[in-house]
Amino acid sequence: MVEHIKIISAKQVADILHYDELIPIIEKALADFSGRPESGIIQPIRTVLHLPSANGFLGIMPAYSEKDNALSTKLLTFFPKNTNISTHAALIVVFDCCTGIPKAIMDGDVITAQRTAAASAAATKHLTNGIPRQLAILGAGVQARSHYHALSYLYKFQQVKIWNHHMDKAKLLAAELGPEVEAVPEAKEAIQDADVIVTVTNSSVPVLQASWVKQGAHINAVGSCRPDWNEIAPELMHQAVVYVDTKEAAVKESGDIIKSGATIFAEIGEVIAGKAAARTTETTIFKSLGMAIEDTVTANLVMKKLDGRT
Ligand SMILES: NC(=O)C1=CN([C@@H]2O[C@H](COP(=O)(O)OP(=O)(O)OC[C@H]3O[C@@H](n4cnc5c(N)ncnc54)[C@H](O)[C@@H]3O)[C@@H](O)[C@H]2O)C=CC1
Ligand SMILES: O=C(O)C1=NCCCC1
Repeated sequence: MVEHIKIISAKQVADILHYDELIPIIEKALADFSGRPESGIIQPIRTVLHLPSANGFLGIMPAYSEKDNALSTKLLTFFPKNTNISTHAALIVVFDCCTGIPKAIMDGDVITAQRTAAASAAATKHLTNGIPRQLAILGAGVQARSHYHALSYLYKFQQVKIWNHHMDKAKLLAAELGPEVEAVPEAKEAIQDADVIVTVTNSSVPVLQASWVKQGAHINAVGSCRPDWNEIAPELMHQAVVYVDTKEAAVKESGDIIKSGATIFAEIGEVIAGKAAARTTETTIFKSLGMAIEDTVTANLVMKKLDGRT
């Protein structure tokens, strides 16, 4: 059986995935997820095996989409103490829906970077107030880069400010991105004029304070996917209207939700499907935890493109 499995590299995935196709696919997956079980999505909460020695985890993330005929699981590690190598690593195993036979083993790093940014882009599209001109990114790693590209695909930002706890990393990333991108030494300086804010750090304590945020700004809170870690000040979690990708996982995994005791207003998929209000004039937070169905539909797109089916 193993000799029939395709091995798909990070380069192959990166060559295939583009935000013009990915953002709509993720948008639809978010809506379908919130419309389950009728929509044909099956996705249990992921299994997370904590490794105290690494202060990290191994996650197992299966999902099925009946409409897409897509079945896969992602295996993901997070080792925050890694220094010159990536802190996250992922593989996706794709199965045949009819037989259960494995069809492919695919790099999951590129998919994790891009589908997470595509989910934030979809949330921003629905929750931002008017056309955003100023973007702030807290963090300068893999997700900072993918979020810049996904959001810049949707909007032409006049200014993008990046803050990182190690300024040299923020400077390097700013130099790699566009001329409108600047590294700033203080997080507050990045945030003050921002219409859209992205938090993508490995911090276990808040990096974003309520008093810095402009009324009506939209925040994509992407880090702190552990129950005892929070990246957003609890006061801000209470002041803003909070949207999540999955309510079920948010109350189990998100320190931003659990530690603040903030109320979840809706899933972003409910907004996309027109079943919940987009309260765009208020300050909004999209608390992203990442969902297996995002990986499954993205891996399915990669398979279809490699087979010449799209
Ligand atoms: N919601 C979702 O779907 C996903 C969430 N994530 C989360 O997003 C965050 C960023 O992920 P990546 O960019 O892949 O990680 P990365 O390791 O590439 O980048 C993390 C950034 O945080 C900074 N950082 C590390 N420790 C810090 C601290 N104590 N205080 C402030 N900044 C600190 C690093 O210098 C780096 O710029 C992580 O928390 C990760 O677990 C990642 C993938 C998917
Ligand atoms: O891939 C995902 O989903 C992740 N979620 C939480 C943090 C690590 C990656």
